[in-house]
Amino acid sequence: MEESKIYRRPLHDVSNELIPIDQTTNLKQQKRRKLSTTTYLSSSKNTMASIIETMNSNSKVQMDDLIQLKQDKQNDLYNLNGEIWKVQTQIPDLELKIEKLNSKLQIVKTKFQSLENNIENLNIVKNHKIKSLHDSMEIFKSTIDKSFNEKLVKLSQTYEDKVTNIINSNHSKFKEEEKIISDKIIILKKSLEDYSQKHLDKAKSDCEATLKSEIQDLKIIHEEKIKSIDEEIQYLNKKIITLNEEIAQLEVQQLNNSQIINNSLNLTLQDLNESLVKVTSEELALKSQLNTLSNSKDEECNKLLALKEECRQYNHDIEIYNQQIKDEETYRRFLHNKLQEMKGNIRVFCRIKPEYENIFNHQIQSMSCTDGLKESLIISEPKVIQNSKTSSSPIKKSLKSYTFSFDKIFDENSSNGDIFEEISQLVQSSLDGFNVCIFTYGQTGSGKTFTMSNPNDGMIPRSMSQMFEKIEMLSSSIGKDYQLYGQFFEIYGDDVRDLVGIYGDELNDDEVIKPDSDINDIKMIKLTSIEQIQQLLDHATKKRATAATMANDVSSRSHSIFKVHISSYSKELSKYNIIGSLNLVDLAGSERLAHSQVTGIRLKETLAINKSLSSLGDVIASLKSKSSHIPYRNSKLTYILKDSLGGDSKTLMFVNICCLNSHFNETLSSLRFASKVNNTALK
Ligand SMILES: Nc1ncnc2c1ncn2[C@@H]1O[C@H](COP(=O)(O)OP(=O)(O)OP(=O)(O)O)[C@@H](O)[C@H]1O
Repeated sequence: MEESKIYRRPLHDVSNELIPIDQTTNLKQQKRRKLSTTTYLSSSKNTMASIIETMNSNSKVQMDDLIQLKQDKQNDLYNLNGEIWKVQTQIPDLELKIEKLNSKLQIVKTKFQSLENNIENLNIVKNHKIKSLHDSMEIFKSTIDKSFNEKLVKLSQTYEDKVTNIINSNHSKFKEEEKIISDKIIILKKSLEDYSQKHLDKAKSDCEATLKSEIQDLKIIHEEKIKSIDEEIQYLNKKIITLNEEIAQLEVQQLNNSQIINNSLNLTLQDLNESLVKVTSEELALKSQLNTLSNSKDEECNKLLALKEECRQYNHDIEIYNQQIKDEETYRRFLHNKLQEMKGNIRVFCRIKPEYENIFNHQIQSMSCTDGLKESLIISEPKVIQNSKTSSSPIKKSLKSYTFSFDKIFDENSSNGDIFEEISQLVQSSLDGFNVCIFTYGQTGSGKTFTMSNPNDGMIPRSMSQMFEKIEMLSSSIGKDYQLYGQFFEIYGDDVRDLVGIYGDELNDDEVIKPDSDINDIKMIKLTSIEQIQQLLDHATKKRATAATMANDVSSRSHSIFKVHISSYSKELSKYNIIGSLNLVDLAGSERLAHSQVTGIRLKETLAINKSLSSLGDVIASLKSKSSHIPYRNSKLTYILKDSLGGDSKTLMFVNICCLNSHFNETLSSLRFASKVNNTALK
C-alpha cells in the first residue's frame, strides 16, 4: 500500500531541500521526487495547507459550538442569577422584618419585665408600708397601753398607799385608844373591884353608868372616824371613777387614731390594688401582643425557611452549572492553548509607524503570503535625487527591494486597538496559567513606547483592563478568586532598578507566595484598578532613565519591564499562589553606532543595549529552533526573563519600524533582526 507523507521546507532555506517528517519514506515517493521536485513541492505544500485549513476549520467549528454552548449557559446563568437576585433581594426585607419583629418583641419583653419588676417593687413597697404601719401601730398601742398601765398602777398604788396609810393610822389609833380604853377598863375594873369592896352596890351602878357614857362617847367618836374614813373612801372611789373615765377617753382616742391609720392604710392598699389591676391588664395586653408577634414571627420564619430551601435548590443548580462552566472553561483553555500552539509559541509582528512627510518615505509594500499563515513586506531602497530643494541630504534612487515575512504586519493605518485584538489572546493565555512575554523592538522613536504604554490604549493599560474584567467574570462564573500582583523595573546596563519606588505598599508575605527569582528585591505590589495602573505608568515614566541622543531627544536608554503575576487563591495554603505571568517589555532603542554618533558614556550605553538585544535575539532564535542550549546567561535581560521564555511559554515580538528615508538603514537593520528571530528553522 502506498503511504501518504508530509514534507516540510524550512522557511528561507535556499537549498530547497525537503526534510521528511516520517522516517519511513517509501521508495516510490523518492523516485517521484527525483522525477519532479517542483511538482512534488507544490503538491506537498497544498496538502499541508489543506491539512492546516481543515484543522483551522475544525477548531473554528468546535470553537463556534463551544462559544454557542457557553453563550447558552451564560444566558441560563444570567436568568438563574436574576431569579436568585430576586429571591436574595426579598431575603434582606424578610430578615429586616424579622429583625424588626425581634426588636419589637425584645422591647415588649423588656417592658413586660420592667412591669413585672414594678409590680414586684410595688408589692414590696406595699408590704413594707403595711408592715411599717402595723409596727408603728403596735408601737403606738404598746406605748399607750404601757403609759396607761403605768398611770393606772401609779394611781392605784398611790390610792392604795393612801388608804393603807389611813387605815393603818386609824388602826394604830384604834389600837392605842383600845389599849387606853382597855387599860382604863382594867383600872376601872380594879377600882370597881376596890369600890365594890367598899361601895359595892352604889359605886357599881355609878361606875357602870360612867362607863356606859364613856363607851357611848367612844362609840360616837369611833363612828365619826369610820364615817370620815368612808367619806375619804368615797372620795377616792370618785377619783378612781374620774381616772377610769380618763382611761376610757384615752381608749376612745386611741381607737380613733388607729381608725385613722387603718383608713389611710386601706386607701394606700386600695391604690396599690388599683395599680395592680392596671398592671395586670397591661400585662395581659402585652402577653396577647407577644402572642401575635410570635405568631407572625413563626409565619415569617416559615416563609424564610421556604425561601432558604428555594435558595438551596438554586445554589444546587448553580453548582451544577458552575461545574459545567468549569469543565467548559478547562476545555476552552485546552482549545485556546492548542490554537496558540498552532499559531506558534514564538511569533513576530511588524508595526509600521505612520509618517506624514510622504515625499521622503521609502516604499513599503505589505501583502499576505499565499499559504495564508504569514504576511510579507517588501521594502524598496529610495532613489538618489541630486540637489533636491526640499532636503539638504541627497535622496537615493530606487535600487533594490528586500522581502521579509512576519506572522502579522500592521501598516501605518493600524491603531493600538487593532494590535490589541491580536495580543488579547496571549493575555488570555497568561490568565490560563502560561508565562507570556511581549516585546517591542525597534530604533528610537519608532513607536515602541507608544505601542506598549500609550495612555488608555497602549498594550499595558489594555491588557490590564482585559485582565481585571476577566478575573471578575471568572470569580462570578466559576467562583475562582484571582489576584494580580505587579513589578515594574528597568534594566540599565547590568543594573536592575525598581520603578515602583514609593508608589505602592510592599506586599505582606502572608498574602502571596512570592516567586523565587532574581528580581525578588524588586517591589511587588497588588494591582487593583486601571486608574492605579495609569498612575503607576506615569510614575514609572518619570523615573525611567532617559538621555538625549542624536536620534531621539527623550530616547529610553533602558529596557523597561512591567511584570504581572497572575495568582489564584489556594484554600490549603490560605495564600495566593502565582500561576502565570505576563511580561510587557519595552526594549531600549536599537541604534546602529554609525547612525547615533554617540561617544563616551552614551557609546557604552549603546554598546550594552545592542549586546543585550542581540542576546535576546539569540535566545529567541535558539528557543524557536529547539536548541539544546539556550544562552540565557549572555545578558541580564534574558537571564531575568529566563522563566518566562521557553517551555510552553508564549513569546511575541513587535518590531517597530518607521518609513522615513533618513531611517532606511535602521529600518532594514531592525527588519533583519526580526527576520532572524522569526524565520529560525526548526531542527
Ligand atoms: N503608531 C503611531 N501613531 C501615532 N504616533 C506615533 C505612533 N508611534 C509612535 N508615535 C509617536 O512617535 C513618537 C516616538 O514614539 P515612541 O516614544 O513610542 O518611540 P520609542 O520607540 O519608544 O522611542 P525610544 O526608544 O526612544 O523610547 C511619540 O511622539 C509617539 O507619540
